[in-house]
Amino acid sequence: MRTPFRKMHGLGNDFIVIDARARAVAMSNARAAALADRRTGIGCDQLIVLEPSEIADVRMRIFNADGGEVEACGNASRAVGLLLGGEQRIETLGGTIASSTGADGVSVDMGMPRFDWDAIPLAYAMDTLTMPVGWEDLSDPTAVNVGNPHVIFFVPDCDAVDLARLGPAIETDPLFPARVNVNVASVVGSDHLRLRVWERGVGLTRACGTGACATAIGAMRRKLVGRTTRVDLPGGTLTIAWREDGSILMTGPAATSFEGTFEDSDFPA
Ligand SMILES: N[C@@H](CCC[C@H](N)C(=O)O)C(=O)O
Repeated sequence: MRTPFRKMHGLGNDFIVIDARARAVAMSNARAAALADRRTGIGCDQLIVLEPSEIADVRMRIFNADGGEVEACGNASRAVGLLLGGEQRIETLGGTIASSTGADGVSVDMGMPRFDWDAIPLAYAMDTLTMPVGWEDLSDPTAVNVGNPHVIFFVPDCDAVDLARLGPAIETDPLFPARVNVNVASVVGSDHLRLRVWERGVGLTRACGTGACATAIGAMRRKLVGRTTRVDLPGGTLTIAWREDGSILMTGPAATSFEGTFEDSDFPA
């Protein structure tokens, strides 16, 4: 048997999307990693499986390229919003979020950010607004959970940071028992940030939607920017607003690259 998939992306952060709402598709961590492998599989940053939901319009399962199943993916949320159209409530491990398509692309209500040390999670109690920790020149980060865990370093020039070397060390530091997504950001103006992300379970990506949300919220908590900001990533720009009700609204593009099928026996479940 062959399984249909769609290759999609949000600002170059790319996904294999499998629609398993009508026909169940078994997905193990090993199968996800094999499909995500860019040398021997189809290749992607995240593999997305859409399933029926009992509490929302659709259930979105998210697997990183290393095969690990995770709680949230901002760019894939917009891609799924585009795929399904209109207004959608999307169940994820990190909570139920809401997408709507419009003239500006796809907007997603990503829910409420969390700041408690054990909600990030961190291994022990500390202030998450300005954490008294550092790795070489990266120090005093802030941490935000937007469904998934993020640590954010504000630096004069995020392009000058050797994130390919420091990212994996910070991602796997025992301070972060669930590992962590590592963000380095620079303030351009009161409504403008630049951002690069080392993603947990993937590495450097062209863009990270939850990274943009977490970084914007961290910058807003530190009063570095106002309640709405643009966030420029290597793959393009997102707009992030922290709304009066406390929820995060992310707006930006998503697109389909191509559709295809894979032979099930090539990727055993
Ligand atoms: N690319 C995503 C984030 C995917 C999950 C992340 N790597 C994690 O492990 O939490 C995004 O656009 O948010």
